[in-house]
Amino acid sequence: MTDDTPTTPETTGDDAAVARVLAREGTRSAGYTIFGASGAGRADALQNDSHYDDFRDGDQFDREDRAALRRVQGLSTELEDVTEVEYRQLRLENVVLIGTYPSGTLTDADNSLRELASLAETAGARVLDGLLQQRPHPDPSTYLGRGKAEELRGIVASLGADTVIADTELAPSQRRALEDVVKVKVIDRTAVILDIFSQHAKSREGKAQVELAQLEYLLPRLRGWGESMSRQAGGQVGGAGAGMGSRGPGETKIELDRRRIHTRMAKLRKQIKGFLPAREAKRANRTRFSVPSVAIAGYTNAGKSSLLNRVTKAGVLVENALFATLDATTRKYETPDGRAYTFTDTVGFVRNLPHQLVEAFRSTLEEVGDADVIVHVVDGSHPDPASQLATVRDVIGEIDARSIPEIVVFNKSDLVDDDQRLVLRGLEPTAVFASARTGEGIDELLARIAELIPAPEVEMTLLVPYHRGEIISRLHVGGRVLATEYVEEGTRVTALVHPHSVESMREFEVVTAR
Ligand SMILES: Nc1nc2c(ncn2[C@@H]2O[C@H](COP(=O)(O)OP(=O)(O)OP(=O)(O)O)[C@@H](O)[C@H]2O)c(=O)[nH]1
Ligand SMILES: [Mg+2]
Repeated sequence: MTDDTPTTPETTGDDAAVARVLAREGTRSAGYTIFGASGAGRADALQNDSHYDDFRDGDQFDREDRAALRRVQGLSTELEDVTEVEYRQLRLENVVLIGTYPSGTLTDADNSLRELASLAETAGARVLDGLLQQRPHPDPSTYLGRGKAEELRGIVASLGADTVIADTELAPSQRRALEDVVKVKVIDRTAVILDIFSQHAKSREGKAQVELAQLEYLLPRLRGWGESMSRQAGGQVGGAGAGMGSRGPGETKIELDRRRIHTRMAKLRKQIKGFLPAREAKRANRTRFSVPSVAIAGYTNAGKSSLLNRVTKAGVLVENALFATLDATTRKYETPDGRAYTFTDTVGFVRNLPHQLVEAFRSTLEEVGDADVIVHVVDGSHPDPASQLATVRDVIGEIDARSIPEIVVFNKSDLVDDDQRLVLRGLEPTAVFASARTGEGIDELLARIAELIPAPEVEMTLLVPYHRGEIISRLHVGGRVLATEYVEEGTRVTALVHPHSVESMREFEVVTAR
């Protein structure tokens, strides 16, 4: 369903190109354009994926599913209009990005806008241009200053863009005011991230969480949404709201929608609570079996899934897109000396994560918070790895996981030159340089993991009745079996057991030596 035909601005004809260049003239002094007029430079924050095909083994077909439209389920048709129009329209649109920055922070704003471009592309939009305005604070009423907003309108018109995305979370009133000036739809970074999450969520829990986050975001914006909606829905405005003293077109509908949204949100919250016991049981199970766990955490697009695939052939979807992974995938693996552990791929982090989505991250965060070792993957080829490190560490700190041993991996080292290596070394002297693509550093990473995961070290001799075969399996998986003997009462085993599962094995312990 996706229109993949690469249409660059040049194809829109010479007139448009001229108009565009002229329109741009004015912005030079005022603003700062990131993406080249040719379209060639746009959002090349994402690199080409083509050599990576050998790591795909079927999950890539998800992608087509994702590109298809996704409905918010269980809502009335009316309401589907509201949410769908807004979120669906985001895709396949021609967008112009805007941002503001206080003086001295241009590089940061530049990186952030590039990231927004990647986000927009991931959501399915085509980025035509990006503009930054320097000002101490965003304008409280129109985000960009009034004059710049007017200029933006000219740029948008000359490019034929239909959407503007602001690199921030706009107040509902700001969004409306700016929309009134530029005359095309205005959305913000939060809406884009929510859109990506709603396209990518796969598990039932993930879907419910993302839908809840969307509705939370939507609720205070409903009035404005209604307005742009009626424009898009093609002329519900007018007729109904004509009478004097009437509440205006769409207003009643909005009230109705508001109530429906509340009801739906309550239902979703209940549903999400319902997932908790299953998740906890899974966790308890893992602790009981004492299999040490390693969580791969890191900024989005750092190459977490690629690393998991490289190590375990897990076949997790790898995509040159942000938030390709939204559900944790766990695979078993073994240290070189044969100790089993689990390897879990998690959702990537991003700066300015919409607060509505923090809940949606919770299960992934638990995964990280419970781990015995955190493999913190950083894209070594990224222009600002330090801030990626900091963003992820903040989150790790928030979930009290700072005491968990962490191995920092600078991935994509195939793209990192010697100078950059020195810089990275300076940031993190003990980091492992690795490449999921070439395999560099993978053995070193695995050796580090083996050093850090807790070893089974308590020697116990147990007598396990024959009908309790699962205990023997547990010893094989989580511990190290040294000797086995079959006697009349059951299996007599001598094994090394993890310190934290000694208690659960007590009942089988052979206390007195025979
Ligand atoms: N050159 C190079 N590219 C890599 C390497 N590892 C991953 N990539 C590319 O980086 C992109 C992101 O990889 P993923 O494994 O999907 O990243 P992720 O961290 O799981 O991303 P999300 O799940 O979206 O948060 C893909 O285009 C990969 O092909 C590497 O070692 N070298
Ligand atoms: Mg991933």
